[in-house]
Amino acid sequence: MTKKPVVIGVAGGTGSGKTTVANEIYRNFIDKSILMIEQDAYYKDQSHKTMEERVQTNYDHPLAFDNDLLLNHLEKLLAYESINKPQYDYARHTRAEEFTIVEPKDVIILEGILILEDKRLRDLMDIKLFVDTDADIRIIRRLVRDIEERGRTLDSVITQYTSIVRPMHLQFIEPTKRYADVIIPEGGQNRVAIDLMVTKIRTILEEKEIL
Ligand SMILES: Nc1ncnc2c1ncn2[C@@H]1O[C@H](COP(=O)(O)OP(=O)(O)O)[C@@H](O)[C@H]1O
Ligand SMILES: O=c1ccn([C@@H]2O[C@H](COP(=O)(O)O)[C@@H](O)[C@H]2O)c(=O)[nH]1
Repeated sequence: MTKKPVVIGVAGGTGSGKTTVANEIYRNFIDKSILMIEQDAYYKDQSHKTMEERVQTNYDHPLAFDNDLLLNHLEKLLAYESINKPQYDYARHTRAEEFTIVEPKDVIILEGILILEDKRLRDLMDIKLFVDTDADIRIIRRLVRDIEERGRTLDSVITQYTSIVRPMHLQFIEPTKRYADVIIPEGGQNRVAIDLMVTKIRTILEEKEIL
């Protein structure tokens, strides 16, 4: 059997706990070969746009992402080739000049709001997870995070959430739950779900004769 990495997709709405879940899974494999790819790193480059234009962008629509590049990078990693992963700057709403060199590993965690929306990405995943957290909790988490870490003001978070994030979530993100193999309530605090996932990933690695 040809050796091929295991791909775990972690989807869910903004603030649902995707990153926390992905980090928890990652932590359990730190001794093994594992890497993380954030779909956010593949937001389209907007360096040619003014700041005013960038602020108007709908970042919660499938077309905001360069999924062609993401797909190309995943295919390289699946062939055990390294990639130059883009870096995204949330405060400037565009790609940074620098790239991160990512070496191939046996387990790939792909995390992002719309990773289950694109069939080409879904078809590469061995396990598809959807982190399901109530909208009121998600907006509270996002408010705190975007102000502390992503350079936004209270006003801009509220305006963006009500005019774009919420409607896009209902139109594009929530419906992708149907593609998930497992729905994880409450994200990273859900120890049972994390342990089950880690066990399942180990089983797949054994089946693929990677472990
Ligand atoms: N179960 C939890 N309880 C409390 N805070 C949490 C929990 N899960 C995540 N957070 C916090 O909420 C914020 C968003 O979580 P994160 O995992 O980044 O979500 P996502 O990647 O889905 O946007 C972070 O600041 C994180 O520390
Ligand atoms: O320039 C940007 C790019 C993205 N966003 C918002 O980020 C979230 C996705 O990140 P999570 O970590 O899953 O919350 C998405 O809802 C975008 O609205 C942004 O505000 N600015």
